[in-house]
Amino acid sequence: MNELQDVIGAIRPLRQEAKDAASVHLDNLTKPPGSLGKLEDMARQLAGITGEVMPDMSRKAIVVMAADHGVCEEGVSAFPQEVTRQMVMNFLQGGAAVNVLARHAGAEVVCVDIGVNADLEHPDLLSRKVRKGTANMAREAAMTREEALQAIRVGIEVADGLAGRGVRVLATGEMGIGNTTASSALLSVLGGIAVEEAVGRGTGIDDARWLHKQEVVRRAIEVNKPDADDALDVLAKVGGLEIAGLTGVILGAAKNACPVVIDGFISSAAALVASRLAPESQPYMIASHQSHEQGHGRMLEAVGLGPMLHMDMRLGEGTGAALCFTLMDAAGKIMREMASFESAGVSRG
Ligand SMILES: O=C(O)c1ccc[n+]([C@@H]2O[C@H](COP(=O)([O-])O)[C@@H](O)[C@H]2O)c1
Ligand SMILES: Cc1cc2nc[nH]c2cc1C
Repeated sequence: MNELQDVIGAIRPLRQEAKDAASVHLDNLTKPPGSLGKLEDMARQLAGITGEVMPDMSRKAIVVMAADHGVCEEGVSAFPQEVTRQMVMNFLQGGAAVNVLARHAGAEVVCVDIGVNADLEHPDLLSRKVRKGTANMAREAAMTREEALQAIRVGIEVADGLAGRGVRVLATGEMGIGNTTASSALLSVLGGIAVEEAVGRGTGIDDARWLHKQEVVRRAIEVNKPDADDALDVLAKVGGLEIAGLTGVILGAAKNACPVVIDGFISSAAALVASRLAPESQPYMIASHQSHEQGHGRMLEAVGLGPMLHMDMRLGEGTGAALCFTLMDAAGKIMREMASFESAGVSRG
């Protein structure tokens, strides 16, 4: 626990003077004050995070954490478990949606095997397997507290490594058949939200399977009795290895004063855990979009975040975060390229 406490202790509050300087700059640009809405909010937040009014955001990475879920044996997903492994190979070949959207946004994709239930090898894969998938949380704890901590540590190390080689913005992405079940359980317990509101349709299950998935989540909570006041306990008992890894990525980003763009429902479950372990990490987060998954709105509310985009996407992988990167670049260009009232000779109101 000491190591995690050290990381949490190293997270600094945002720099108010840089935020104020960004506000002054924005209000001098040729537009009614505040009229660029969330682009202005983002520019201010980025200044507060980095301490610079016009930070260099050119190097960006999406960390895609992949893991399997024992709860799949309960029949909670529309797809078979082997899709996790197959999609990891797709990421590594550059053919998945996140690869396309990351290329579009000028970002790199870093793929991490933190718990896939298969032996995977590829020169570009970060092999950091904590265990081969979680146990079935409907019967027993998904993992031990020590395994959850180990997975968080993996995420912190990945964030440290990227920041160390000059990456300035991080984003979360994931792949794991069954992981909307774990994320829903986390939301229900940590957010105090009824199971029927927290559980959605994931990859696209029908009504009967959706009702069954709710029962599975209820059983997982009943069997494990997670302590809602102990986020690590909840994460270990009803979470997932990729969710724990992403919790570490978020805490690591905050420690390195890097903004971290949060993708969809599962990434937001990691953000919820991170915000409970370290409330000081929350100001470093940017919610890219609100996924179509039921419960994502409540999840973002529980973290205290508002989404940049509503695109009806529900893919995960980091796809929404990749789109948000393009808005971040747009905010940077506004700060750098817009004329001021003075330089353009435009009258103020
Ligand atoms: O990001 C989201 O909001 C999202 C919503 C629904 C599904 N997913 C993706 O679909 C997979 C989990 O769905 P499921 O039905 O197997 O739990 C996992 O690989 C996620 O990346 C992602
Ligand atoms: C094909 C497929 C791709 C995905 N990417 C993220 N989750 C996914 C789930 C499926 C089923």
